[in-house]
Amino acid sequence: MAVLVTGGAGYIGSHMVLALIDAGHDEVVVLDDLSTGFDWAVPPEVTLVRGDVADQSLVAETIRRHKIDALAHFAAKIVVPDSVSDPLGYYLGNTVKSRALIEAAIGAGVRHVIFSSTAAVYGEPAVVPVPEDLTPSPINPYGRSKLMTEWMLEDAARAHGISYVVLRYFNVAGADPRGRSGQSSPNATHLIKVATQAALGKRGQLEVFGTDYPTPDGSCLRDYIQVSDLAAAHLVALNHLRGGGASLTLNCGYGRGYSVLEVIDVVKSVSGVDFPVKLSPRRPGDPSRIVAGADRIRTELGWAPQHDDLREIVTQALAWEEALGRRNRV
Ligand SMILES: NC(=O)c1ccc[n+]([C@@H]2O[C@H](COP(=O)([O-])OP(=O)(O)OC[C@H]3O[C@@H](n4cnc5c(N)ncnc54)[C@H](O)[C@@H]3O)[C@@H](O)[C@H]2O)c1
Ligand SMILES: O=c1ccn([C@@H]2O[C@H](COP(=O)(O)OP(=O)(O)O[C@H]3O[C@H](CO)[C@@H](O)[C@H](O)[C@H]3O)[C@@H](O)[C@H]2O)c(=O)[nH]1
Repeated sequence: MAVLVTGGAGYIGSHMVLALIDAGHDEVVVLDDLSTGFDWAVPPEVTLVRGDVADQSLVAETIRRHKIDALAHFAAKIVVPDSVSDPLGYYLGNTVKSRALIEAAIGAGVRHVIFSSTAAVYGEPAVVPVPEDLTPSPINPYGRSKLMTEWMLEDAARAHGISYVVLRYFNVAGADPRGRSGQSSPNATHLIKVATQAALGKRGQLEVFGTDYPTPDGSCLRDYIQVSDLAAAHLVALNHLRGGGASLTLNCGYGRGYSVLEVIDVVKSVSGVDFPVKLSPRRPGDPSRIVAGADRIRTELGWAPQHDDLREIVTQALAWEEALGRRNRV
C-alpha cells in the first residue's frame, strides 16, 4: 500500500512522512511545490514529486504509478493574517486547488483521504472547549477556505464511495523528538516559533498582538498540540479508514488553553533568555480563544498523546531552531 502526502516537505507533513516511515509498512510519496517546504525535509527513501496539487495529470499519474490508495492532504497556505489581506489567494490555494486534487485523486482510484483542516473553522466559538458538532462559523478567509474544502470532501466522498477523516488541528508546535524535522520556514509567524527565534537573538523582539481580549490576562488563548502527536493521529486515522471505518471529523488538540503571555513566560523560562516583548494592537483575523473539545478523537480512534507538556514542546522547538542556525538553513 502507498500513501500520497501533499505538502510533505512542509512542517507538519514532514512529521507525517516520518511517522509513516517509522511505522514501516507503506510506500510514501510526497507531492510538494516547495513554495514553503524544503526538499531536504523529505527523507531520501521517500519519492518527492515536485509540483502543484492542482496539476491533475501529475496527480493522476503519480497515484497510478505508485498504486496509491490513501491521500493525506497537507498542502495549503496557512497564515491567518495573510488570508485577510489576500483572500482570493487563499481561496485559490486552499479551496480551488483542493477541489482539483480531490477530483483527480478519486478519478485515479484513491479510496481514503485525510484532510488537514483547522480550528479556524470554528471562528470565535461561543462554547470553549469546542465540540466538533458546533456549527462552524469561521471569522477569517483562511478558516472559510478550509471549511469549504471540508464540505467538498464530504460531498464527494458520499457521491463516489470513498472514506475520509477531517482533522481539525488546533495550534501545532514543537518538533520531532529525535531532531529529524521541525518548523523551518524563515518567515514563520507562529507564536512559539517566533518566540524561540527571539530567545536565540534571530529576532530583536517579540510582539504580543492584543492585550485587551476578554481572557484572564487580555492576550489570546490557544490549544498547542505537539507535532508528532498530531502525526500519530493521522496514522490511527489511516488505519481506521483502511480497516473499513466510517468517515469522521475530529478535533486535534489537548483540551487546554494557554495565553500568549503564558507561552512567552515558558519560552523565557526554558531558554533562560529574557528577550524584549512589545505589547502591540490586535492582529486582524484572530479569535480571542480557541480550545479543543478533545475527547472524540480518543474514543473514536484510541489516540493518546505522548507529548502533552508545553515545556517539552518549547524545548523541542528551541532545539530545532538552534539546529537550523547551526546548519545555516535560515
Ligand atoms: N501549523 C499549524 O498550526 C496548523 C494548524 C491547523 C491546520 N494546519 C494545516 O496543516 C497543513 C500543513 O501546515 P504546515 O504548518 O505544515 O505548513 P507548511 O507551509 O510548512 O507546509 C505546507 C506545505 O505545502 C506545500 N504546498 C503549498 N501549496 C502547495 C501546492 N499548491 N501544491 C503543492 N504543494 C504545496 C508547501 O511547499 C509546504 O511544503 C495545512 O493544510 C494547514 O492549513 C496547520
Ligand atoms: O509574533 C506573534 C505571533 C503570534 N501571536 C499571537 O499568538 C496567537 C497564536 O498565533 P499563531 O501562532 O500565529 O497561530 P494562529 O493564528 O492561532 O493560527 C494557527 O493555528 C490555527 C488553528 O488554531 C491554524 O489553523 C493556523 O494555520 C495556524 O497558523 C495569536 O493570538 C497571535 O496573535 C503574537 O502575539 N505574536
